[in-house]
Amino acid sequence: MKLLADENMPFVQELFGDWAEIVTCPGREISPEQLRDVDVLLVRSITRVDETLLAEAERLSFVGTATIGCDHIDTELLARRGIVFASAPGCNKVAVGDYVLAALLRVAAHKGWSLKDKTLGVVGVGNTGAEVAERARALGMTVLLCDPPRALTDTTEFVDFEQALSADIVSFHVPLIRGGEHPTWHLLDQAAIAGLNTEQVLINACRGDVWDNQALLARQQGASPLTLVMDVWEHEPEVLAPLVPHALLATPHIAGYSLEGKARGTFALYRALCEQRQVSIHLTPEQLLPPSPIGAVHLKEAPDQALVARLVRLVYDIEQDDAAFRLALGQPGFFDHLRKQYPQRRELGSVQLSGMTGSGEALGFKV
Ligand SMILES: NC(=O)C1=CN([C@@H]2O[C@H](COP(=O)(O)OP(=O)(O)OC[C@H]3O[C@@H](n4cnc5c(N)ncnc54)[C@H](O)[C@@H]3O)[C@@H](O)[C@H]2O)C=CC1
Ligand SMILES: O=C(O)C(=O)[C@H](O)COP(=O)(O)O
Repeated sequence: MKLLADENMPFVQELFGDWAEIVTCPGREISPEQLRDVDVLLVRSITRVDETLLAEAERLSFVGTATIGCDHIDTELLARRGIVFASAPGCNKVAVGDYVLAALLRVAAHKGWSLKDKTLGVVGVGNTGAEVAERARALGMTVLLCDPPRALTDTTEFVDFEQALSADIVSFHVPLIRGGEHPTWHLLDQAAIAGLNTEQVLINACRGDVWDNQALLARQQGASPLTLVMDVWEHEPEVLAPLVPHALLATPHIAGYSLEGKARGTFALYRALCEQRQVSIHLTPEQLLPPSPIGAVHLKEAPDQALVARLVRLVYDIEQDDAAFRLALGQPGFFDHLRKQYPQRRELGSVQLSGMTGSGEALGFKV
């Protein structure tokens, strides 16, 4: 069996090495010719799997993406051709929760805000949005949930998009959907942007195309700019460079880049392929991970917002990601380079906290 994987997918050798000939390749360079004799294709979000890529892939029987988002995959084509497809729902939701928590704390420090007096609108309340909502509640924030597709069948209390946009901070966690009843392409469009007031904060850790970046730039260049946290950008790996100085935090699509999240992503594909090939599973995602570099922390007092911020920074320093982004901006290939060279990042849950009452677990730590 020949397996072709994106070179940025960790643990492929450990999981598939015993039963496949493995070839790796940069995700943007996978070509139709390369797929001629490939049985299994494992990609990340940057490889568009469509009619053109699969034109010569006659042996292909399995395609997996080690990501939550699947907007880069023509799933109808795969179904038509009888190619088994697997993705990794929820694999890096905890990392996205860590990222947004770190961002909220940075925003609060910047604005001198006590987060417990603030509201957070969560747009898209699936795996990542729910994770973010839980962290925000643990900080004492009032959380408004917006998810029109879920609201159709679910008894949870939801608000509409307009109400979500009235929150002090609005965080977006929707899949990129271009048509249908609930499209998300440019969900934050010029009209929505115009309705916001200059005190408000927007966070995008889902897909760049969900925000109209040009309209946002126009707003930022005017008299009443917004506070922005941007992990994702329209037209990645290109970035609308003039927008970057207008963002409080700017990062290269790494919200989900914890080591644990990547391990779970590759493992989900391993599990799916094992099922397809009727091979038994002989590992767990945890067995792939090295020990946590921090281990344990004991608190002598109940943490206030400032102490929570210090604790989070100990494990994940979002400002380092932001600084690296600004330093590299404009260099050829900087976006992909930062992602390829991304330092090993562990989740807050890799740290055992003791002496902390109540909210430690909801913030993401192990207590
Ligand atoms: N920046 C990063 O590194 C990462 C980005 N992502 C992106 O985040 C997206 C969301 O991830 P999950 O929460 O795990 O997905 P999910 O599928 O668990 O949840 C998405 C939620 O959005 C809702 N939704 C759909 N259309 C909507 C609309 N028009 N308005 C409001 N809500 C709507 C759905 O009903 C669903 O509940 C992924 O599709 C992916 O594109 C995911 C992981 C990491
Ligand atoms: O899971 C998703 O969806 C994501 O956005 C990934 O975290 C992005 O990682 P890459 O697949 O682009 O490496």
